Amino acid sequence: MTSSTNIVAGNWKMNTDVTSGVRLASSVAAGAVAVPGVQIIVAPPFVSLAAVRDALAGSSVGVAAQNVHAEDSGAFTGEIAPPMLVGLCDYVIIGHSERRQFFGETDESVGRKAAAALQHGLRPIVCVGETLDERESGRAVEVIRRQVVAALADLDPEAAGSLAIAYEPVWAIGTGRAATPDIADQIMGGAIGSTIAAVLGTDVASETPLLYGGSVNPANAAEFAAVPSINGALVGGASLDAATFLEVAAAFSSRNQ
Ligand SMILES: O=C[C@H](O)COP(=O)(O)O
Repeated sequence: MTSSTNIVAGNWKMNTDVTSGVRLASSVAAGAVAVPGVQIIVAPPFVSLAAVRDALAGSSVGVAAQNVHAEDSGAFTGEIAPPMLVGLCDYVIIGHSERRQFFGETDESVGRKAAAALQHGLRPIVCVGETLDERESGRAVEVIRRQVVAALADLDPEAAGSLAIAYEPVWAIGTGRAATPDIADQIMGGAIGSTIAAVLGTDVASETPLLYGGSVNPANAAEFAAVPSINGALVGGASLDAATFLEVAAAFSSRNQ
């Protein structure tokens, strides 16, 4: 059994300023009315969260932050605490591979961040994914299981129903080389689903939306949407143009209808 929630989230990464972000969000909101059955989310940089939230008021499009700190406050220069995000966004991306690769995030810190976000009513979109070396050496499933176990380790099981997990193989991000639907299904329907079930139970596993990320675009989105274990997409480059992003979202629109 898989989640019936379809989510297509656009991770703008370190792109857009406040003005262009509001313009992009407004265009997404205008088009989202024609894409039923999908929770569309945009994840702008921190500095644009308030303006994007305001631009999206009254629309169905959700807002996500791209990161959060695990502590509520303190001497952590440059960081953003979970309570600061409350009211600005509903979702937060946690453990993106770029955070793991360039900013020293670990399995353990990802788990603490996910738990902290949930404690404040923010819905974590936790990213996991193996590197090319890990895949080619046959360790992909082992790495994904380890990352998922760590991400779930500190979660309040009662709140865990608000979680989503994005499988983003590092070798597919920004490379134009998406995973095949078979590879994504093997990891998402297999390793991720069974690990959530083992840690949090089958009910949570069946309710947790699983998103695929890595070079998703309008040309390949339908192939991923056709896989029952894939409940949506976490889109990078293709989310920076509203029409392109909405085409990806539309591919998931007809599922469960
Ligand atoms: O968060 C999004 C992912 O990193 C995917 O990025 P991409 O669609 O540009 O490959």
